[in-house]
Parts: sequence; structure tokens; C-alpha cells
Amino acid sequence: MKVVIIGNGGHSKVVQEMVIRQGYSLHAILDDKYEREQIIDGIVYAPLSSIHKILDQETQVVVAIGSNMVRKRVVSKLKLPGERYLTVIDPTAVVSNSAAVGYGTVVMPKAVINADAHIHDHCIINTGAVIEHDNLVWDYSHISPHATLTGNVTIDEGVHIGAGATIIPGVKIGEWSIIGAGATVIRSVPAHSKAVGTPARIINRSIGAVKDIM
Ligand SMILES: CC(=O)SCCNC(=O)CCNC(=O)[C@H](O)C(C)(C)COP(=O)(O)OP(=O)(O)OC[C@H]1O[C@@H](n2cnc3c(N)ncnc32)[C@H](O)[C@@H]1OP(=O)(O)O
Repeated sequence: MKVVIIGNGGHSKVVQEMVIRQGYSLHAILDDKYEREQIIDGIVYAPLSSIHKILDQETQVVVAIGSNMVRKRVVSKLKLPGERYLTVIDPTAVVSNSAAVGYGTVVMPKAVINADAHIHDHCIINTGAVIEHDNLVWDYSHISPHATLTGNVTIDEGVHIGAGATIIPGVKIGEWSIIGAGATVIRSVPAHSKAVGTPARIINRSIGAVKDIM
């Protein structure tokens, strides 16, 4: 199967390697840093506006952009049906048979997703992250390397959990909130907040909603 990757920054590099390791054919990398189409080593590099020319029935797409808001903006613009997005799960990740992983979500090496966890669309489950049983992770969230969501945690849309953070059982993180690297979150965090430290304290309650920047 042919794969088109959108975005060519640091996160994309990792996704490109995962896609190639899994035997997919990397057909094109689209990024607006390219002004025109060019082919290098058989891969098409082109601006995002080329997508509809490049897509055919056998092509699937991954939006490999690390910013949750920008990822959402690009997916909203493309208006492709969900099934056109490839779900990329590294073979070294452990994903329970009772867990669900949505369209366009990327599960990096050595991540663990346990029983009855439900990860929605266009999320990043980064290297070595642990998503325990009965978690609910909504669209466009990013769980950074080695972060741990213990049992029954809810992560609303667009949340970024920083590297190595731990969220204790039953806690909910409201949409578009950011949890700092290494934080220990022991109480639910409202939407559009930034929380850091152990135990985590809120340092900002007014992170812009995605609609404000789209
Ligand atoms: C493969 C990859 O790279 S995946 C990407 C993974 N990325 C991450 O894990 C990054 C997570 N980001 C962070 O931890 C950031 O520090 C953020 C988002 C929490 C805060 O960033 P900013 O809004 O720029 O905050 P800023 O740096 O101004 O700090 C504000 C205050 O919070 C404190 N603070 C910031 N981050 C942390 C943290 N992780 N833990 C504890 N305190 C922190 C600062 O010391 C400062 O405190 P002060 O006001 O008493 O001086």
C-alpha cells in the first residue's frame, strides 16, 4: 500500500521510518515548505495543495505533525473520510485485543495500550507511553514519551501530556490542556489549562481553543 505523509518535521521523521519498516511504500511527503513538486529517490515532495492530485484509491494518509492544533487544522481542511487515514502501530508496541485505536493515530515503539482502552483519531501515543486499562483518549491528543495514564483516565480532545508525566486513576484532563513534563496529576484538570509539577498545579487557565486559531 502507498502512503502519503503530511508534514516533514521531527515527528514526521519518526513516522516515516515506522511506515518504511512496516513495508509500506512511502509515496509522497507533503509540506508547505516545498513550493513545487519534486521527486527525490522515488518519493514525491510537494506542497499540501498537491494532495488531491497525488491521492488514488490505493493511497492512505498520515498527518504526521506534532502540534495537536495544527494536526486538527490540516485534517479539517482535507475533508477526507476517516478510513483514508492509516493507523500506524509499531510492531514493538503492545496493544490489547480489547483496546481500540482510531484512524490516523500513531502508536510509537514500545508503547503499551491495555485492556478496553479506547484511543480515538489522529492521536500520538509516543515512544514507551503507557495507556492503562479503560482509558479514553479523544482525537488529536498527544501522550509524550514515557508518560503513564493509569487506569480509567479520560483525556479530552487536543490534550498534550508531557514526557514522563503520570496521571493517577480516574482523573480527567479537559480539552486542549497541557500537562508539563514529569508532572504527577492527582486531580482532574479543566479544559484549556496548563498544569506542571508534583502534585500538578495549574499555571494557566486560558490556552486558546482550536476554533480561535483555525
Ligand atoms: C519526542 C518528543 O519530543 S515529544 C514532545 C514532548 N514534550 C514535552 O514533554 C514538553 C512538555 N512541556 C513542558 O513541560 C513545558 O515546560 C510547559 C508546556 C509545561 C510549560 O511551558 P511554558 O508555558 O513555556 O512555561 P514556562 O517555561 O514559562 O514556565 C512557567 C513556570 O512553570 C514552570 N515549569 C514549566 N515546565 C515545568 C515542568 N515540566 N515541571 C515543573 N515546572 C515547570 C517553570 O519553572 C515556570 O515556573 P516559575 O513561574 O515559578 O518560574
